[in-house]
Amino acid sequence: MANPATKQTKPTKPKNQARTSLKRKRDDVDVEALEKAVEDLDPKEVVTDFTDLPLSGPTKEGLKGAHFVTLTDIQAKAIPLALKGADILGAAKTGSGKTLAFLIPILENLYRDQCIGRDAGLGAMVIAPTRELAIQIFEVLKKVGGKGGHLHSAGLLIGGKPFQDEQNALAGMNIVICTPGRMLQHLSQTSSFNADSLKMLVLDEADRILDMGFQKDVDAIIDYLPRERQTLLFSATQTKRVADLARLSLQDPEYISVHEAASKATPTNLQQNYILTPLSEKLNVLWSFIQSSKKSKILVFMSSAKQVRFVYEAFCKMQPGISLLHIHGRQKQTARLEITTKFAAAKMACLFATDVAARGLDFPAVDWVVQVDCPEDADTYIHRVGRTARYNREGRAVLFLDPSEEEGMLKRLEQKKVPIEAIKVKQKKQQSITNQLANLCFKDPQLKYLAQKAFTSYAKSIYIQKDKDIFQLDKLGLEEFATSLGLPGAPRIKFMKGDNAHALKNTPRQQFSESDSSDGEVDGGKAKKAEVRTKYDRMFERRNQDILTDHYTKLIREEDDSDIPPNSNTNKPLAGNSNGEADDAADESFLTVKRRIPTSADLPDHEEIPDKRPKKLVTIEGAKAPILIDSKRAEKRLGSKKALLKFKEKGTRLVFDDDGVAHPLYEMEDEDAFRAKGVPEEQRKRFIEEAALRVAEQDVDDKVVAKAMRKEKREKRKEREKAERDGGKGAVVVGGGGAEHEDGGDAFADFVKDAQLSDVEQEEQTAVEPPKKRKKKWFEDDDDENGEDGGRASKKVGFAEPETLEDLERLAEGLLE
Ligand SMILES: Nc1ncnc2c1ncn2[C@@H]1O[C@H](COP(=O)(O)OP(=O)(O)OP(=O)(O)O)[C@@H](O)[C@H]1O
Repeated sequence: MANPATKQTKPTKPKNQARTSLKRKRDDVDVEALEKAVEDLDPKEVVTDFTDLPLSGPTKEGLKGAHFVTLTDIQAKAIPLALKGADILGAAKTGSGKTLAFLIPILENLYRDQCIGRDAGLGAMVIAPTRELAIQIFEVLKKVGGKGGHLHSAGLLIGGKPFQDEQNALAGMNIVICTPGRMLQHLSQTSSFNADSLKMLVLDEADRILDMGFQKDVDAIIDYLPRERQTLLFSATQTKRVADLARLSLQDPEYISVHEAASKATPTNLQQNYILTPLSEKLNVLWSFIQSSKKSKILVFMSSAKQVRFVYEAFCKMQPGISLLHIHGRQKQTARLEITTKFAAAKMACLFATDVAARGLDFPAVDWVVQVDCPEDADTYIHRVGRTARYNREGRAVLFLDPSEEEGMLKRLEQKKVPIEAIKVKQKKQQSITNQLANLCFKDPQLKYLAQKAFTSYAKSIYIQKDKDIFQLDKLGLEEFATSLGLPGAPRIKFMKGDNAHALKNTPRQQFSESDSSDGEVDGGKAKKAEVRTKYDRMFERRNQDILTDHYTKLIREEDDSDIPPNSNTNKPLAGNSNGEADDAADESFLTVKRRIPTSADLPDHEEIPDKRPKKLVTIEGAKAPILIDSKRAEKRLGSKKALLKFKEKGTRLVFDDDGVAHPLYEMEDEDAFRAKGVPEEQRKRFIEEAALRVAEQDVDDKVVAKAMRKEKREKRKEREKAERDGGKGAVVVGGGGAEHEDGGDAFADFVKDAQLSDVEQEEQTAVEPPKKRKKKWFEDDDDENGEDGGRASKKVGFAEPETLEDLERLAEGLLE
């Protein structure tokens, strides 16, 4: 589908006034002739080609340009009646051309009425349940009507664009294609817009639009429309309920069901099978299927947006070798449009979708429709599989059924004339991805969070199903299902008690799915306000945590459709979005997660879990206090002496006297003995003098040693220099620019030699100047005749030789400290 964004609200205006009036004159003649031809038309007569119908020149041109030549069954039966102004209930299989069956009569009837231009007002309104379908219909209208040269102005009202832009363009529109919510919003808020002159109302996917989900919107829209009008209803699963027809004030509608007598309700070229697989095996089977169908175009249906998001994210990480896409009602409109356009153009791709893509969408050449989650009813099944095998093409559909769903679902399908056969997956093609998913969820808290959400939303979707012959929550292996999603356990779900929950329990899923977020524009604002955000939601929104990256924030927020216009004023019974996607608001109000499996992000807020591990106290010799042992590992640690040291107190150093008696390192002298030695002050002075003397004596010794070492070093150097001067074969001459090798030789050999010589030199160096001795250099340098240590002279600062008694005192105190 092409992107209509640029044109959606722009009425097609005649460019040249003169040309228009000339055309009008020509059309006047044409119109009269057409009126007569339509009057004479016998709807029972079989027409095969479009050229056989009394159609205007522009329509004929448009059909020719789009290469539509022969009519399909539904077109052959519905178009003549609709041209004559009859109300129609049209039912025909998916992909059988219902769109043209109502678009051609719209163009023709408005043409004959000359409903052209601003003054003519709104002539026809087409309501579709999803934005994507409305866009698609608009594209066909442009292809046939616009290219053919019709002058009606047409617009698309689906939301996702500024409300005011639409308001400005609305006044001049003759045909609108819309979703219910947005249309109601304009009818109630755009003063310049009214539908008083409406001649034709069309509901595509009529049963869907008339079901509980859209009930309030549609009833409110009908209140704005004139009772005198032509109404056309189309669907592959048409409603015949009297109540529905009465709501629309249909006058003796013609019921056209071209395939009613057919043995199948689904296209003849569609091969349908089901695979019996426990819920916990579904993802394995899906992965295996995708692996063996990489060269195909596959559409995969699941029950909720959260399922779609999880499977898409997880499978993307696992790189299946086919391009993956995903679509659901909580994405932004631009993203949805981009995805449908991409999938339509792709030859090989796999699109994970909710029922937002189940109805009406005409993706070319889809090879497979896979239903991972059982559809809510046989009608939904029919629409889902109808995305393949369209207009005489072939297609295949596979439904995954849990053993608990098999009997009930097969019964329902049989009642609706859907032929389906069981098949089994080849054992050798089966792959298990459970461990891989567990690994991914373990490493990636975001994915784990999505898995938890997928789990809860799936459980909820089953719980609220009306058809309990098919959907029985207690028969599903939920623990195993959680494991299959990569979760270490099933998140506990609390089903809320109370009136609301009771009411919801028996509510059909449509009720959740009604306010198409595509149309959610009407009530979306309210739904958003009412949305309860849990502490986990807030936690995941925090931006200052490493794991909660922008990617994740994008992931959870981009899904929310933010195209919600201000001043929404229509009530919706429950927050939700199109086609079976209960949204977060419904999620939170209906179900709460009692226990979430903690991720690393959960830890700060997580409740304290009572520690039930056995504990005992062990007393260790030398330890300050008994030690608590609360694990086997801790107990084992006690066997290691090294580990035990940390529990023990530090030992005390002792010194032994000549008699072998131990004393502490610093022992207080007996006071009497101390006093007997003399006055303390004198003792101190005496001690300092003695210490200074010891240091001075030691210093003299050190100087003698140092002098001898320097002498030795000098002599060695002289010897070496002499040897170098004498020269010898193989000796190395070290020059400023590098080594010159007299004997030649290769670089590696030279390197080895150099290294050897360096070693010798180093040895000499070490022998002459042992590092230990260097400390003593403080006092040697004065005698350093050759100034060899000149570079270190600065280090002497602050270490002057003691000359006075005070110097000695200071030095002694320093030593004593
Ligand atoms: N007369 C025709 N000749 C050739 N192709 C046609 C004709 N009418 C419709 N088609 C093609 O058939 C395909 C299905 O048409 P359409 O989408 O109108 O089916 P539908 O009955 O509305 O399906 P669904 O029930 O799924 O909405 C489209 O690709 C359309 O272009």
